[in-house]
Amino acid sequence: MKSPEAVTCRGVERAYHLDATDVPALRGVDLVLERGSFTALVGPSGSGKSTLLRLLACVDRADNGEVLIDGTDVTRLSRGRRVKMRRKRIGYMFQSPADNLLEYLTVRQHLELGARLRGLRGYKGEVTAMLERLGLPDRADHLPHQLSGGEQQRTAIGFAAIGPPAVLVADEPTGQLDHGTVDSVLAAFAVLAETGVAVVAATHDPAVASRADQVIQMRDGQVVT
Ligand SMILES: Nc1ncnc2c1ncn2[C@@H]1O[C@H](COP(=O)(O)OP(=O)(O)OP(=O)(O)O)[C@@H](O)[C@H]1O
Repeated sequence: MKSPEAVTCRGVERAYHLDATDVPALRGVDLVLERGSFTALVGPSGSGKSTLLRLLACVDRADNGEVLIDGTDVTRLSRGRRVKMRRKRIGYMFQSPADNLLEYLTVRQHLELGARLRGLRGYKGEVTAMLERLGLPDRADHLPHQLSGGEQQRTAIGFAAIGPPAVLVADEPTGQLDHGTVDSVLAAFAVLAETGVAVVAATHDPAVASRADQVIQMRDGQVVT
């Protein structure tokens, strides 16, 4: 049986090396993301949120400490195995809808591509179920430019979360949306979390934090709550 933790960080440190100086971005971060939970990562600009998300997404590696995803310490994996972990077990979405979607693929084609990249076979049922979950069946055959910003981000959530991955990592996912559409994106995160995915979103938006099961506050590269 799977443990309740999708992600565990212990003593995670990461510094950026600029010329002769080190900029410490993470200074001993401990946290747990449980399966089926939605976590908001908050804190002032420069507190280390994006750096932490990049480690969770396996696009960067910690200098020290452990980052366990599905029980595997990804800091000890070779580059090739980290890439595999990223493809199979991690979903990632950016702030800007334009960075998450391909302009020539419909909503359904995005979900099918996501399923193929994850190595799913016979994914038709899964794609239909994801369209339903995200409230997008009527938009299935539309291209990104025919969608609202909220619909575009929900498509991005579907692309990142079909499979499903262990963790869905989102950096300021509502940063470019107007208030009216933020709610539909937050509802989509909640629905996905119910399917067992650990969702984590860095945010400056109080509306996002208010809908989260867990709020992790960062300051100066450390977790303060
Ligand atoms: N590529 C880089 N090279 C050097 N320093 C960096 C780099 N990326 C981030 N930093 C520094 O690391 C620290 C943490 O930055 P990070 O981007 O993780 O913060 P953040 O909380 O995500 O900020 P924001 O809310 O503005 O996105 C900051 O001091 C930042 O200046």
